[in-house]
Amino acid sequence: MNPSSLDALPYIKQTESADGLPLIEIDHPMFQALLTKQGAQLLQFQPRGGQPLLWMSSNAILKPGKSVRGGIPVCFPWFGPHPTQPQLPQHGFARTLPWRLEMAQADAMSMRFCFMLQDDEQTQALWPHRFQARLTFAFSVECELYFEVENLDTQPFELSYALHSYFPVKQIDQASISGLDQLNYLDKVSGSQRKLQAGPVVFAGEVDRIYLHTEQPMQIHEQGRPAINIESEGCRSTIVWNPGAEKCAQMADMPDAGYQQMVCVECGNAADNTLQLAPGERHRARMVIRAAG
Ligand SMILES: O=P(O)(O)OC[C@H]1O[C@@H](O)[C@H](O)[C@@H](O)[C@@H]1O
Repeated sequence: MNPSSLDALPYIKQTESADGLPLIEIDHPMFQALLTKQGAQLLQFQPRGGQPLLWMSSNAILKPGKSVRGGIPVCFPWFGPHPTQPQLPQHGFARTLPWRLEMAQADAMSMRFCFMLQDDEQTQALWPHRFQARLTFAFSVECELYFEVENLDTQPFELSYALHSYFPVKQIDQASISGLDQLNYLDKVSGSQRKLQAGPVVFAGEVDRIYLHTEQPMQIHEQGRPAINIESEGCRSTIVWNPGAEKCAQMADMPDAGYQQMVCVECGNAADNTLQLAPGERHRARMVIRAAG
């Protein structure tokens, strides 16, 4: 797709952050959104007449080569620290590299954007595999993501990933997440101990967990009322993260009290759900975010 076709698309404005990150601002009759080709990252999404469905830090750094704190960064081709080489970047390289815009379409009800990342010398130096990854957004009053990875190599490879979505909450200690009851999780706050979830997930301090073998719908509740629905297919892990007061205060790209207004509920495949792709094999996943009620 050549850039002029993006120029011809209605509802969008191509801009740049003060630090030079290219941005796609979308103002559509059904929704408003902000995208960047870096990491194929959705930064903001708000259905027209509704509340924002994603959170972005007021201290986020919008600079080429830096990961942006908010929206939906894509952690790929590994989630968290690299399994054997801790010196490699946390959460892989996909979130800080520019993806190629392959397709953009608009009509009066919806818009679609497809971004592609393919191996090159830079990615092979970090991860010696040939691959193609695609992230397609379908926006209407809800936000739908399709993630696809194909092994273009002659050898199988392992990968883990997460669609690292940041959601807004009014007050974290009055928020909860349903849909994970009776599932096992790895508790990263206590040295990755394996635990069993009982009831909804609630927040009193730092929470950093990888829920395993998940695939059922989830809901973020605010003061007991449903606020945001999250559904996924093909994502067998759910990561729930809130840094809590102490860790948040150490993060340069989050205001000290920022942890009170956000929660990450990330759909992907990590830890026990790490994937193996044979040559020519494709993995496909889908995630949908919508306002509840
Ligand atoms: O600061 P980063 O690299 O964006 O990571 C943020 C958090 O991302 C979460 O997904 C991880 O489970 C946490 O351990 C991590 O701290």
